[in-house]
Amino acid sequence: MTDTLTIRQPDDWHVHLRDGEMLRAVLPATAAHFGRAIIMPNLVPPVVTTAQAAAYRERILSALPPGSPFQPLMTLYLTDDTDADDIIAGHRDGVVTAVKLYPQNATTNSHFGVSDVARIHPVLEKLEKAGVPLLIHGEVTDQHVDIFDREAVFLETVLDPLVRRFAGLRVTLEHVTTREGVDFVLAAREGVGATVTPHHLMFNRNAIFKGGIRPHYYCLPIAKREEHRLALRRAVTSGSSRFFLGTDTAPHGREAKESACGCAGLYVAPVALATYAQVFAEENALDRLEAFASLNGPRHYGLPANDRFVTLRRVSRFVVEDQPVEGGDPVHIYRGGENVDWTVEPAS
Ligand SMILES: NC(=O)N[C@@H](CC(=O)O)C(=O)O
Ligand SMILES: [Zn+2]
Ligand SMILES: [Zn+2]
Repeated sequence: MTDTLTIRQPDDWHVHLRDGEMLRAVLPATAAHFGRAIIMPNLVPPVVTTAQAAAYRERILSALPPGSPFQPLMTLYLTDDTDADDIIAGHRDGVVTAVKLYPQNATTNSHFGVSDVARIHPVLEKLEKAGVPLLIHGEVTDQHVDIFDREAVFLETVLDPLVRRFAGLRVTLEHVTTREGVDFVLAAREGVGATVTPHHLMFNRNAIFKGGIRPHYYCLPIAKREEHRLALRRAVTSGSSRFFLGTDTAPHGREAKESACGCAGLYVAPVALATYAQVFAEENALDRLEAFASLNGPRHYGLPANDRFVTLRRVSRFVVEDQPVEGGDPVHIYRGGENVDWTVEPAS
């Protein structure tokens, strides 16, 4: 059994860092493990212009632990009124890495999202020409569609026509959760990839209801049946370069989660790499972890892999507790109170 593994430093291609005190509380966990991260723009109000992305980037950089080489890669939130020229200028100037499509009301802080993808066709055409990647929360928002089917229906009704219509657009299906999503990505044209979270590899929908309602297992897209979790495990360990690491770490204070209408999102950053390592070890595929965590993402985005390395080490016991937030409610960390059996160390 392998007990240590040194790999090129991973990046996290899907992160919510929030702002203010929450940003200061959660950023160190991401910066400790990852070289770069794609920063989601669903702040309140959302990050919709290049100027806002530049200002948010500065707030992130100033909240970093001194000397940290972590690089935030910024995204803009698409709305019905998005100005494509501003995005393209921001991308050209290196401020904006990608844009994010939230179908309106699909998830946390998405009420300014796009009401109908047809409305942004002219914008997507320009992004395609300018080589700006499109990142997608892939769920339909029609309340008549069962919550467990919203990803699969999105693939058929929105994503498939979109990737065909804009055949040169680089597209990431974020946090894929279904067998249909995996099959879609594997069969899609060049330039279509997907992120997979640690938690969707770990539990199925039963976890949300085990002995009572468990808000710390509630995120969107919601966890699906076991067959889907197994399909995700096969996808990430298959050797396909289409799948890459994106934790979807999405912190909310305990009170906001443990509520009559609890927020969607899990704070996974402190245990993300440990959890991926556990999954790959369980699948006897540790030799494929580096490609998933550190090589496939940069390749999808046309960036070099990181120069530094990290070492993952199997330990007998590592328990995480809540993350305090200055002046605010603490954040429950995914797997808090459980034994976690991998740690991450910087390597030379
Ligand atoms: N994943 C989640 O359940 N929540 C995310 C939003 C998102 O990524 O959909 C959040 O911002 O809290
Ligand atoms: Zn999402
Ligand atoms: Zn997210």
